[in-house]
Amino acid sequence: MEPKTIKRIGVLTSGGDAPGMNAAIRAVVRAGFYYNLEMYGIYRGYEGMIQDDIKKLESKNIAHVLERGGTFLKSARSSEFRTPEGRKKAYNNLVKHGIDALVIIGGDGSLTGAHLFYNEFGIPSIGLPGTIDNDLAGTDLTIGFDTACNTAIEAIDKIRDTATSHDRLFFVEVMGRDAGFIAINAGIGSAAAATLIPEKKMPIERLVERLKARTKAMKSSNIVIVAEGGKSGGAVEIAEKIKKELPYYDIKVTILGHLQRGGAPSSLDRVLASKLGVFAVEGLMQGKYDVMAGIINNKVVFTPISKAIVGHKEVDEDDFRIAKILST
Ligand SMILES: Nc1ncnc2c1ncn2[C@@H]1O[C@H](COP(=O)(O)OP(=O)(O)O)[C@@H](O)[C@H]1O
Ligand SMILES: O=P(O)(O)OC[C@H]1O[C@](O)(COP(=O)(O)O)[C@@H](O)[C@@H]1O
Ligand SMILES: [Mg+2]
Repeated sequence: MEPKTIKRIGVLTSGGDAPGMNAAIRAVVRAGFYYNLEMYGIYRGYEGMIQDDIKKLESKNIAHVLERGGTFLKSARSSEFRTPEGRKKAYNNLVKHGIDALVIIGGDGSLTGAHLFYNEFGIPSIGLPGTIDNDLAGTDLTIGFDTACNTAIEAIDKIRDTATSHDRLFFVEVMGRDAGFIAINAGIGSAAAATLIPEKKMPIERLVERLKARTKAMKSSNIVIVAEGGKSGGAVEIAEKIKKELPYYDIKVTILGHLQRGGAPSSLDRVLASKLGVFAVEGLMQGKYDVMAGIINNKVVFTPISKAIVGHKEVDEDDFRIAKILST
């Protein structure tokens, strides 16, 4: 597409926050300043766009944010943005501030909204994958996924200590409403006895067999990772079923929950967010619209948003197989 002249870029974070979002905002704003653009922060995602929570950003706004978790622009889930009236209000506010391009940092939902908004109003926009879930196509990794996995693994290591001391069976629930990426990584990275993910149903009988085999093999601790919303149920539900089948086990459940969304971003997330932020601004200047900047084989690539959000990104079959081999 023939590039439009861009003077003012608005940047926002939307959906579930993710460690590294601040690093991404900072890179977008720094790159904007480098190219002599004016930069605007749209607070609270699409909700702030609708409610005109929009402010000009200065260099001082992005000082010392790279290393901080969360998002200083704040994030939100906006039901009003799902309506044509809500999106029109949002567009009018952008016009009011003279914002002529957008960088949207968020997950599959946020990018779905971005795609719709671009098609309705044609405002040049680029998406960045910001979600701990890693459930976007067009990128090997999303911003925040690596930190969330590190947090989960660190927590599971601690659970392992006490599980071993008491010969207990733990069910640890990790995040990922519809995506098992954190679960499978945490399972491999923490030597789990089994990993249950939303994408694949593991019959309870198979889990029972696995645990019995491990008892025979005199394993000193057993940790089963369960992705929230998994097909076989959450950690509490599975633990109850297993208790009936294997009453001799001393069973405990830990739900890691939102702690997986916080904390300082890992080096990988900082670098990923920084690279993608710069490419987003350069992409807009080159006329790359309605695309998502992602990383594939360590190179930044632009993928049409329609392709990045389409269908369901599958957990790698090899990862699933590896988790299974290493847990027997
Ligand atoms: N189909 C859609 N149409 C318009 N806006 C959408 C759509 N899906 C999501 N959004 C917007 O994106 C926001 C964030 O989406 P959500 O799925 O909650 O998080 P994430 O972007 O992290 O996946 C929603 O609250 C809504 O404002
Ligand atoms: O913040 P909430 O509303 O509790 O949502 C929890 C969900 O958000 C996530 O942490 C991140 O998902 P999104 O990035 O798609 O928002 C999921 O792993 C989890 O299922
Ligand atoms: Mg999502």
